[in-house]
Amino acid sequence: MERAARSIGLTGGIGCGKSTVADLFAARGATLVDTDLIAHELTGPHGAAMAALVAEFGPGCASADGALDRAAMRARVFGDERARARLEAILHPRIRAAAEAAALAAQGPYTIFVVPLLVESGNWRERVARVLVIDCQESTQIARVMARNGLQESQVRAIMAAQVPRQTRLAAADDVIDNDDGLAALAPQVERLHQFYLRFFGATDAAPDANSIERL
Ligand SMILES: CC(C)(COP(=O)(O)OP(=O)(O)OC[C@H]1O[C@@H](n2cnc3c(N)ncnc32)[C@H](O)[C@@H]1O)[C@@H](O)C(=O)NCCC(=O)NCCS
Ligand SMILES: Nc1ncnc2c1ncn2[C@@H]1O[C@H](COP(=O)(O)OP(=O)(O)OP(=O)(O)O)[C@@H](O)[C@H]1O
Repeated sequence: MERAARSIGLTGGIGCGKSTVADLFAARGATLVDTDLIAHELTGPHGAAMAALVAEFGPGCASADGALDRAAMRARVFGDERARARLEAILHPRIRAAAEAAALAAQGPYTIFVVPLLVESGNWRERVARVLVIDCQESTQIARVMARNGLQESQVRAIMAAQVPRQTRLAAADDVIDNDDGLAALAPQVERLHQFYLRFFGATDAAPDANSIERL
C-alpha cells in the first residue's frame, strides 16, 4: 500500500478504548476507517472471507447463518500461533484492501484508520502519517473486556499475549491518549489532538508544526 496522505493510525491493546476515542474524533469531522468493523463484515453471514475460511478451517468454523463462529475461532486461535497465522493470512490482506478502498471515499479533513494490530502486522506504520496510541494499564484493559464481553481473565490474557506489550506499542507512538480515567477525561485530549491534526494536515490557516503539539 502507498502511504496515505492526511491519515492517522489509531491503535491500542484490546479494550484500551480505540472505538470510544475514534467516535470522539468522528464527532469532530474525521473520517473513520475501522479495520475491526471491516473484519466483522468479511466474516459476517456469507461474508467475503467465509468461503476461504471454510476451505481452510472446515465447515465447522461457520454457524448456521454462514457467519464465522467467533467464540469457537477465538478459542482455537488464541493459544495456537499457527492457527492464528492461518486465520490472519486469510483476513489481513482482505482487511487491508477493504480499508484502502474505504479511505478513497474519505470526505473529512483527515482519515483515522482504527487498527488494533497496527504495530504487529503489515506495513501500517509506513502507510499512515502519524501513529496515535490509546493507552491504559493492563489491569484496566482486563477489567473492561471482562465486563464488556463476559470473558474470563485468562481468556483476555490469552488475547493480550497475541499482541505486543504495552511499552512496545507506546514506543511506536507519535501521539498518545491516556484512557485510564473516566470518559470525561477523553474529550480534552481528543480536542487538543484534533486541533493539532487540522494544523498538521493544513486544514486550517495556522502553520503546521510537524514535530510537536506543545505549541498549540
Ligand atoms: C478470532 C476472532 C474470530 C474473535 O472474534 P471476537 O468477536 O471475539 O473479537 P473481535 O474480532 O471483535 O476482536 C476484538 C479484539 O481482539 C483483538 N484481536 C482480534 N484478532 C486478533 C489477532 N489476530 N491478534 C491479536 N489480537 C487480536 C483485537 O484487540 C480486537 O480489537 C476475531 O478476532 C478474528 O477474526 N481475528 C482475526 C482478524 C484480526 O486480526 N482482527 C483484528 C485486527 S483487524
Ligand atoms: N474512559 C473510559 N471509562 C470507562 N469505560 C470506558 C472508557 N473507555 C472505554 N470504556 C469502555 O471499555 C470498553 C472497551 O472500550 P472500546 O470498545 O472503546 O475499546 P477497544 O479498544 O475498541 O476494544 P477492542 O480492542 O476490543 O475492539 C467498552 O465497554 C467501553 O465502553
